[in-house]
Amino acid sequence: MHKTAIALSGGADSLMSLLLLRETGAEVMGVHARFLGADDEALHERLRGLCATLSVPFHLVDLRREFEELVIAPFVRAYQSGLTPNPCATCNPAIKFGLLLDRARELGADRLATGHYARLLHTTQGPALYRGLDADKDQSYFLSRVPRERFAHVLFPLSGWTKNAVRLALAERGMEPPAGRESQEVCFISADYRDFLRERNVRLGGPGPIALADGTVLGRHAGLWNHTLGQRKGLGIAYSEPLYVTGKDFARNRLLVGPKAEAMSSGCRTDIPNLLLPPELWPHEVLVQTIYRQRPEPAHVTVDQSGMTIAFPGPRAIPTPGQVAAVYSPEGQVLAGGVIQEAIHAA
Ligand SMILES: Nc1ncnc2c1ncn2[C@@H]1O[C@H](COP(=O)(O)OP(=O)(O)OP(=O)(O)O)[C@@H](O)[C@H]1O
Repeated sequence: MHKTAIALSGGADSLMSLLLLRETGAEVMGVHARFLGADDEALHERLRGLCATLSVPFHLVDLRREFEELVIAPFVRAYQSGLTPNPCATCNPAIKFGLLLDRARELGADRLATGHYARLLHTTQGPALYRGLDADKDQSYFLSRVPRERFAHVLFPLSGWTKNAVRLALAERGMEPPAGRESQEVCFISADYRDFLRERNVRLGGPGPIALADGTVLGRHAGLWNHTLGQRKGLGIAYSEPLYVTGKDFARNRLLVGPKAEAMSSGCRTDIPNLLLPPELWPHEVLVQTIYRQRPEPAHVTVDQSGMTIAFPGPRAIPTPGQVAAVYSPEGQVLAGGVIQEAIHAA
């Protein structure tokens, strides 16, 4: 029989996953990873108590050093080099389905379950990752960088659930999440990434000019890292038409802005993608999503030795370097995930 470790965050989704696994009679153990420096003894005690009540063994796994090294440090470095990073897409391959899965296996489990909203099919050709049933909560985008072979040891008990159904099912069982609150968008950022960077005294570029493509200076920015390609709000400039961030000129510390037509892109280039299905097996038509909570759109994707080239059939809002480009089949299967290196401006 399988021995399943359930990754418990303290939130509702992993709690529900634990209950579902218990209800199927599976042999289960709870694992909670410490990611952050700040100790949360009270949460650990609540998780321990919850597992004891359910007669499930509980293990606390200390991954603070690794999380700092593999998630937080690259996140900070990415901002320093002008990218807008996606830490969850880094954490999933390196930590949750990397080191945490390894630790769970060392503790005797043969697979790791998490409360992610995504679906895994175990086919004769290996595991296939699909979008979760709840379109609003689907987290497959963040999982697109996890190496395919890792999914052979993974289970998503909530694959057929909606968030609402989870809330109702927990209420019916009289259960409250041990952490007592909904989890934050990025677990180590309580409010704004800018505050996080400031609190850590990260050295970032200082103020500089905001300019149009022809060099006309329209105002000042407070540091290029505060801005994202394609951004419209928060520029603080009055102009005859809405202005968008069209580029960052690092050599001159200039934020380049322009009208909407200049903020359109015909595609992007990524780093070497994580392939969840070999490209020769991809369907003819694929869809690409370049940021979380975006409707994926058809695109032409080619994979070569150094990355993916994604060509949109028509101009689209500029993709953000540092974010993930996830390639999907029309049926919602995740085919690949690459980190966007540069946007290709529409001609
Ligand atoms: N500190 C942690 N230790 C162990 N597993 C974790 C931890 N944080 C998150 N996870 C796992 O990753 C899953 C997805 O985490 P995410 O932070 O995206 O929160 P979520 O989707 O709101 O889930 P939850 O409601 O369980 O917190 C969780 O359901 C849980 O299985």
